[in-house]
Amino acid sequence: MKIVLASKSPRRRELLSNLGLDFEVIESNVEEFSSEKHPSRYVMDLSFNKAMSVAKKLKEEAIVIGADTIVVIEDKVLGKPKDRDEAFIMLKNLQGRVHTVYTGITIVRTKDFKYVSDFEETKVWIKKLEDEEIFNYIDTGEGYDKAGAYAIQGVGALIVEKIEGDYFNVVGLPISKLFDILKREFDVRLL
Ligand SMILES: Cc1cn([C@H]2C[C@H](O)[C@@H](COP(=O)(O)OP(=O)(O)OP(=O)(O)O)O2)c(=O)[nH]c1=O
Repeated sequence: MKIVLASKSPRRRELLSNLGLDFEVIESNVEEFSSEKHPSRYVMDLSFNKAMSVAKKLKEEAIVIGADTIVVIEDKVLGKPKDRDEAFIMLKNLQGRVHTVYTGITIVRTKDFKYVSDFEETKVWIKKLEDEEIFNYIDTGEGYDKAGAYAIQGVGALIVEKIEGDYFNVVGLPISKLFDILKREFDVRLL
């Protein structure tokens, strides 16, 4: 069965590639908007929009995977920072505290448009940081296209104290959950 990743995120590509999986990438280009207020429903909704928009364009039979990641701290949703100032505000807010990373995934089968949406949440504790450390971290540049303005898989590893839950969920794709859904709901086996 052909597998399509509806994502422009290089991290998601890499995570799937690491599984030795043969797949194609087709960007969705949907607007990232949802009226859902609850974080888990919000990320599932956006992952649905991404996966479904690509699934509708495909002629051949395929399984399409879409995902969306956000960072939530005390009911405040953090997406990707627009600029240096916003990155600073985000990291200043995250330092010395715990937050939750939500990733929603939706899998669509083009044959009958059967779909399943689910989500994973991981708690991340960021260390107490001096303002200078925050600015130096921002200057690495790696946080700009990441929810919450940090990348746990990069230099951001230095500012993370500990996590509780799936590491890969923080990077952008809860691959273990994805494996379970593909097997249980679509009879697609990665092992
Ligand atoms: C918190 C965190 C997020 N991220 C990334 C995962 C996501 O790619 C990104 C959040 O943006 P998303 O909107 O989830 O994804 P995207 O725009 O990069 O790609 P697409 O919509 O085409 O699938 O932040 C990290 O890489 N490391 C981290 O530690």
